[in-house]
Amino acid sequence: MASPSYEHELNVALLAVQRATHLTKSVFHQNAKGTLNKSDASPVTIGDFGAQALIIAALQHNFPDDKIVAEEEAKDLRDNTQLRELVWGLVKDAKLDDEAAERTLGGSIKSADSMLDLIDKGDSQGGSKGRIWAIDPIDGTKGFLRGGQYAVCLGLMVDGDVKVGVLGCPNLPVSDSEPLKEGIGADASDEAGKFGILFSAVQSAGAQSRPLGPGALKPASTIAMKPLSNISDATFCESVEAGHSSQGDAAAIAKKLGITKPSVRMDSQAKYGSIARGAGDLYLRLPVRADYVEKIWDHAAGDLIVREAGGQVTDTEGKRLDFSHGRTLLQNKGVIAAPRDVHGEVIRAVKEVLGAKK
Ligand SMILES: Nc1ncnc2c1ncn2[C@@H]1O[C@H](COP(=O)(O)O)[C@@H](OP(=O)(O)O)[C@H]1O
Ligand SMILES: [Mg+2]
Ligand SMILES: [Mg+2]
Ligand SMILES: [Mg+2]
Repeated sequence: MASPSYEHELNVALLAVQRATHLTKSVFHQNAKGTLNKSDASPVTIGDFGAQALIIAALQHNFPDDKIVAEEEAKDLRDNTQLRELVWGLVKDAKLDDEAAERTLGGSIKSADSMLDLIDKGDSQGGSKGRIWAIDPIDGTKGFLRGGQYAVCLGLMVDGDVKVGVLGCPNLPVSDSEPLKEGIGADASDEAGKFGILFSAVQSAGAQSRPLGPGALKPASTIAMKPLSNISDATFCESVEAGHSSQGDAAAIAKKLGITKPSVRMDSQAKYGSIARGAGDLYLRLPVRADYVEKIWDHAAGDLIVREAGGQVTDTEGKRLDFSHGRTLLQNKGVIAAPRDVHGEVIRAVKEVLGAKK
């Protein structure tokens, strides 16, 4: 049997992410973002809840038997009527400016109660069998609140392998050739008619980008990592949040590789999209705490997009990210993404620097 093309899955994923970015952008431009602190002290906003509801509604309409692993849960909204009404106010009006696209997504959500139930459909425990979608409705929530980069992220895994990945990055420049900028304050969405960028990949079919838009999908172009003949010429990106990735270890690794350019700090999986389109070269995510386990929704889409653009993505020991162990990357520590032919060299430097600390 021919391997599936995932054409319908990709189309639904692209439209669902595009619709969700309209909701997040509307929250981004309002002062009251309905921010709550979760039990791990990380923030969540009405944008995160709303985007998750919209994406799950589209997945349920098209693929009712698929499982979903999503970051957020509806409990805080069930307990807080005012917050629920704020989110519902956004969700009920969120739609793409194109009838065919809205039909594909199944149209609007019917009521506030069904919105809560949809949010809670993202509670699958994941695993190594069957079709499982991973959703991060807003990745880089801290960046989103700061006016920096963020991404709406959706990936489809089949038997633990990522087959389709989509990243909506409303605050990245539309042009693939624009150089990397620090994440803070970058806001392409304020330019008239610009909505940011939508990255996507299907396994064995390459990676693409297209401008985010208000309705039907815009035409896409193929993206590829930038050829890098000398590793010392590399630009690397890392988290803005020092609590998410060790900036000291990254600087030591860069020094070992002879890299002299300063790092570009940006929030979210916009880092994966940026190196996949050749706007930067390396992405280093170095554990700050031994006990932190990465979440699958923080990496599924970006991992595939970088690999399909000619890169390699592993953990700090050189192991591929393994999405088959539930909601977290239980078998991995940190992330190192680089063009395929220099990845080994980067891993050697990572091992030397991290090994010397033990
Ligand atoms: N101690 C830690 N180490 C690594 N990642 C962490 C972390 N604490 C939180 N995160 C994750 O870092 C993500 C943001 O990544 P980045 O630093 O690249 O912007 C967060 O996603 P959310 O913003 O979706 O919660 C969160 O899941
Ligand atoms: Mg979060
Ligand atoms: Mg995240
Ligand atoms: Mg998130």
